[in-house]
Amino acid sequence: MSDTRGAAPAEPRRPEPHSNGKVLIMANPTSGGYDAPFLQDVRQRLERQGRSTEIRLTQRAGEIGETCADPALAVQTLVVAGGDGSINEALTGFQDHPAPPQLAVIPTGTANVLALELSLPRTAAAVAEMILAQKTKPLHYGIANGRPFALMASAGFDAEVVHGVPLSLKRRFGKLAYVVTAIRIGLRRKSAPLDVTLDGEHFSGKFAVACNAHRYGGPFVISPGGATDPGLYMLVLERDDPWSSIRYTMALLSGRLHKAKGATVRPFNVASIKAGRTVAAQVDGDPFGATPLEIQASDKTVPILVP
Ligand SMILES: Nc1ncnc2c1ncn2[C@@H]1O[C@H](COP(=O)(O)OP(=O)(O)OP(=O)(O)O)[C@@H](O)[C@H]1O
Repeated sequence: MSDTRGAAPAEPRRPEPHSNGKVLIMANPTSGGYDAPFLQDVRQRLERQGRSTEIRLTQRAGEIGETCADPALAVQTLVVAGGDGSINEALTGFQDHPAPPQLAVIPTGTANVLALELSLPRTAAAVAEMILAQKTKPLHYGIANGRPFALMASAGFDAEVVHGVPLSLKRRFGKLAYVVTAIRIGLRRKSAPLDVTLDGEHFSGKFAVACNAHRYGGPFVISPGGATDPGLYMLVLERDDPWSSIRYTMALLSGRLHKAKGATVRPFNVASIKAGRTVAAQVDGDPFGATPLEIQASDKTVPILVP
């Protein structure tokens, strides 16, 4: 796959972020792989190198976003210890921060797709080393109905599964909970045709996903553009009947979904996903209302620490 997208939009001028060396680790203790001793290990390693480090556990959803939006947040590095939903919260908050700090991620979620995308480290020593080394890349992101997404925004079957998966099942069985819910919903659902508009050109299908990252649902590549590349791609699947869904799932698992019959992948600047009736939507693996979706790339980026 070749990357045919245009150059990044110009960054608006913003105040300089803090260079005070402070590290704030915002941890979601309800995320799938939360590990308190691991975080303490990272904190001790950073403090031994003179980096003042605080670990703050969230009490509820929304707290990471509120902290990241607070103009009084005066840290050099904001570390999200959580999954893709928690990272999404940080991006959402950073949109309103005049000088957002660097973002770092300790992947303790269920799927951790952004961590796979960026090959983020998994040991405490390597995480601390990454934070100390200060190597960043610009994390580009998309905006769907005003909400940022680092991975994808979609409408159709996958969003119905994201809306339908019980939290208790997800906590107990992790990714398997999505498979069980997909089978349960897939057997009784009635799909709706989607009208997908990409820079004025119309496509019809049953499932559409706007991709900011290469990967989807795990290590499976569906788009030519990565999260640290500018621009977005849309994947549209023509059908979503049970047989086609099995065929597309097999293609996804073998990394050939973009080449499957009835699959279209296109770069775009501005897109909309509409339907004759409301169709469930999701961003970065969390429920996000329903269609219509208006989607475009953000003109901002967030510096994200990479190994
Ligand atoms: N203390 C908390 N209690 C309940 N929900 C929380 C709390 N802190 C964060 N959340 C919310 O939980 C949602 C899911 O969390 P997160 O993404 O960290 O983990 P996950 O669901 O295990 O992983 P993934 O998103 O990779 O599937 C996030 O959207 C976040 O808003």
